[in-house]
Amino acid sequence: MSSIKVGICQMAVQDDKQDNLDRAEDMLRQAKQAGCSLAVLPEMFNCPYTAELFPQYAEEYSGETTKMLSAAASKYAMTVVGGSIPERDAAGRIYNTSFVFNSQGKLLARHRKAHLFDVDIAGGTVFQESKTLTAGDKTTVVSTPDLTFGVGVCYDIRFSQFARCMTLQGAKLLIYPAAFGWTTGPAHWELLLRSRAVDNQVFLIGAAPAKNPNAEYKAYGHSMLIDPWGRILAAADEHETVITAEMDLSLIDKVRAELPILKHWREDIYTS
Ligand SMILES: NC(=O)CC(=O)C(=O)O
Repeated sequence: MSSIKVGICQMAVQDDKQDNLDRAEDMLRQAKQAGCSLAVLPEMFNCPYTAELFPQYAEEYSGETTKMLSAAASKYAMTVVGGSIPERDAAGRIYNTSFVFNSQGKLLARHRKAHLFDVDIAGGTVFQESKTLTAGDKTTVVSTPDLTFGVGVCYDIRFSQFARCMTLQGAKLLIYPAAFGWTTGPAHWELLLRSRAVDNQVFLIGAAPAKNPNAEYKAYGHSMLIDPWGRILAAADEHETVITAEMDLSLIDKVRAELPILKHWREDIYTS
């Protein structure tokens, strides 16, 4: 299939976990109603984006959140990229994990955020994910009958080699559930999304939470779908919404034939 409709669920994440799950389910329903065959939720969609709170909301697989995601994927016959949640493993470590379900509700993959967001920006965001989280250690590329796509979580988008690696594994779409804030969001969000799409000549989704004025960490919103030429096909502002757009996958081959940067790639000289 060369055309696929995707939905990005920009939900306003609250403190109440059950409310978040209900809201996410409803937004997946809206994406299905709009004709989407793939839908994406934002980073940490079942809990506030606060490092100290991740242990309180963490779940082992399979838990209440992943059960909801699996049930929604099969009920709506859609591929669901379940944003991310705090995932606890058997040893008690917690990861920032994106669970991906196919349209039968079967778990296809889990991506554990590989680059933890530990930053201290003067006059702006201070965040230490490593206080409570452990980093994942691999890239994640998933195939459905219609599409091969890669999944990264938020800060992973700042690492161009990470996106290139997923592209070389065949990803035609890169999906980043994310939660940029109001320090780096206005400065870097659109720039990074469009750059990763253009330098890999792929479609790219950035799925963000809506801004919740009551939250301690205020998300920037502005979820987007970008095409391989760097054009914005759909964009939200900071409010809660489901945005949708059609991806014509044949555009990838066209752009790569006209401007063959992947063929011109000189790995032989990129040594440090
Ligand atoms: N929240 C993140 O992981 C990343 C982010 O906000 C940024 O890179 O800026």
